[in-house]
Amino acid sequence: MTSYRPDALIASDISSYLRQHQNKSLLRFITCGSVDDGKSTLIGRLLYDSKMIFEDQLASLEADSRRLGTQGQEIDFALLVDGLAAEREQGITIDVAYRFFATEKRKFIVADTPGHEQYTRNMVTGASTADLAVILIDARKGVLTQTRRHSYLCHLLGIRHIVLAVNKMDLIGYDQQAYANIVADYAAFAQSIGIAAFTPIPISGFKGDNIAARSGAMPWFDGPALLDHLESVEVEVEAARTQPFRMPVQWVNRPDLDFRGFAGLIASGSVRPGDAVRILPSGRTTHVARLVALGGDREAAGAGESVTLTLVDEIDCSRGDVIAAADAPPQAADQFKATLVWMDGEDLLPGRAYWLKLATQTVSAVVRVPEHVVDINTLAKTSAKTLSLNDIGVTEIATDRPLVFAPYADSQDLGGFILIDKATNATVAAGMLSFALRRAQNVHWQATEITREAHAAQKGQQPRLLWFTGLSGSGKSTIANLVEKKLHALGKHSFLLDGDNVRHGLNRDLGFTDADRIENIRRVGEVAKLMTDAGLIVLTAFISPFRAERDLARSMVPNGEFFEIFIDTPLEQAESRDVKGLYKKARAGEIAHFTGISSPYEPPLNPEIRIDTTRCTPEEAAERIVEEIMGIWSPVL
Ligand SMILES: Nc1ncnc2c1ncn2[C@@H]1O[C@H](COP(=O)(O)OS(=O)(=O)O)[C@@H](OP(=O)(O)O)[C@H]1O
Ligand SMILES: Nc1ncnc2c1ncn2[C@@H]1O[C@H](COP(=O)(O)OP(=O)(O)O)[C@@H](O)[C@H]1O
Repeated sequence: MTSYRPDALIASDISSYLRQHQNKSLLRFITCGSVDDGKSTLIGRLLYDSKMIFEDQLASLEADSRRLGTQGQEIDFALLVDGLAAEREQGITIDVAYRFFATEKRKFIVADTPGHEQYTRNMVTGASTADLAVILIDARKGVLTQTRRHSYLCHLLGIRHIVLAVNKMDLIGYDQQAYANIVADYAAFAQSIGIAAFTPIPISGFKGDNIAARSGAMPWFDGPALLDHLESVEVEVEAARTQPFRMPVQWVNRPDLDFRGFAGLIASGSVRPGDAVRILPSGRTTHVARLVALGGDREAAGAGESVTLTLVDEIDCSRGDVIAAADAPPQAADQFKATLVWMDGEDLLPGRAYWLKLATQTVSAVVRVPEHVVDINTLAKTSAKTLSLNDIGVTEIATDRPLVFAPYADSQDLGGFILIDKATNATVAAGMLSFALRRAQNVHWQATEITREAHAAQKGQQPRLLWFTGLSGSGKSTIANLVEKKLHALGKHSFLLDGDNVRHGLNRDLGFTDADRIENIRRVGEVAKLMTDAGLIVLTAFISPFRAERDLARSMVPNGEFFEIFIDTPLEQAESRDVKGLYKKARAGEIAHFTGISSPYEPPLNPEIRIDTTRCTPEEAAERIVEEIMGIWSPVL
């Protein structure tokens, strides 16, 4: 790097400075390594050498360095990066810190990610948007478990450019042989996990060797200095322009009746007015009419740019759809093989529905029991029933609607996704789609000639799903039975699903762990839905302790058909009834995961009907339910 002084140009000609700046390409990179490998020092050095530190920051850095005395009287560059007070106290970096700097050739955003084991999650966050990773190694220590773990994650997340920065060369006397040994060691490991190439550079972040310029201390090294490499490496956005055009639609811009524009960020390829495009998942084709960006109409735009397209034909296209090159469209599917990095303190619940966000699409998705979990220290695959914090697992995912996607290896934009807990809104996992399962494409909805309306009409009734929920012994079965008798007497066609006819048959394989209960209720929901399709009034009497699965069942039938009936009996009351003697056993520790005692019950927040069994008889409760679902209002019991 030459001695570039942005401040001089800013002072003399601000507009030409800004112009220059705007046309520069952007490289996003991350630094990873173990706790003391010198990441923060290296980033501080890069910022310092590129002169992007503001003077007041520099003054306080010098003062801090002297006060803390971490590096004698010299500037401690790590202090520039370790912004958080807690980090300074612990001497470790605990979250992802993003820094911006620029040289005359390029702009950079660097994510400094934590080194210790439990922070895989932060590292994944930093790595998911990076074009390049600088893997730091302490020359005195060589390739460590951490080095292997970070390299594996970087490769998994699709980072194509890896720099192996062998740091602290000054502390080993700039020893060429020691450096060569480390590079050879790393090369063997890199090959074993499929990293095709990497760029090794011997450096000293502290002394500045091979950072901004080639170091005189290592004349035997004939590669580039780190900054030269960062300035010249070709980034994915540039490469992405040569791929087929894809733009996930972020929103539909309709300021007046004459203009209907589809706005989004171009994920790959380029586009011009007149190009043939296909809208996915519908598959309809049309042509681009206009291309509008900040500043007016454009003749062309490419990957990384935000634009608004108008189409020649009035075609249905909304947020979440993808506009793609007509002759090379991406696929759409609803079942996938994927790799997940679990990032939440609560374990994965296989069978539970999570929100899955991919590009601008949000769908409901169910994750199956993982096929295996990868131990990233040994790369061994072990079997597992769930995923815990920082686990990396391979699993199948089913979505409730087709997703337009590309394998992550081909497109991070259309293959990378996150999972969100529907109740807490927390991001629980980051994932990468590998491929669509063939069976998703081969199973087609069979168009049935006798519709659900026809079934219901023949029975002369509206289908209903009466979903009873409550603790064991709350009175679900008793009341549901009475309701069904009354419906029968009224000439209605009904069916009662409860533990007796389901847990002994269809769900014989399930116990009472959270995962088993989720699967129990999911299956009951599916069966109940089919029965409502047949025109029946279906009653279900299961504890169904989790809101998420009750909501899932609700979402399976048309609006207005689902009645959540909360049999609200306090635990003390249910326990005192103890019809089957189960509470006594549970209290004695003879039954594990017993609802209300050692397993949670999440009461409904907004049930259609709430029955307080301490204030009415089963007969009265049943009477009220029948009146309410038949549309006759009666006073609250
Ligand atoms: N650990 C544990 N926890 C709760 N209940 C248990 C357990 N073990 C057996 N039982 C008996 O199983 C009945 C509950 O089954 P469900 O299918 O309704 O449960 S769930 O909805 O899957 O949670 C429940 O029946 P009800 O009393 O009719 O609710 C119990 O009799
Ligand atoms: N008001 C009431 N509503 C429902 N059940 C009641 C009521 N009062 C007493 N009970 C008794 O409580 C028990 C509830 O058992 P059950 O219906 O099997 O519950 P669940 O199906 O929820 O486990 C029955 O023995 C029933 O007679």
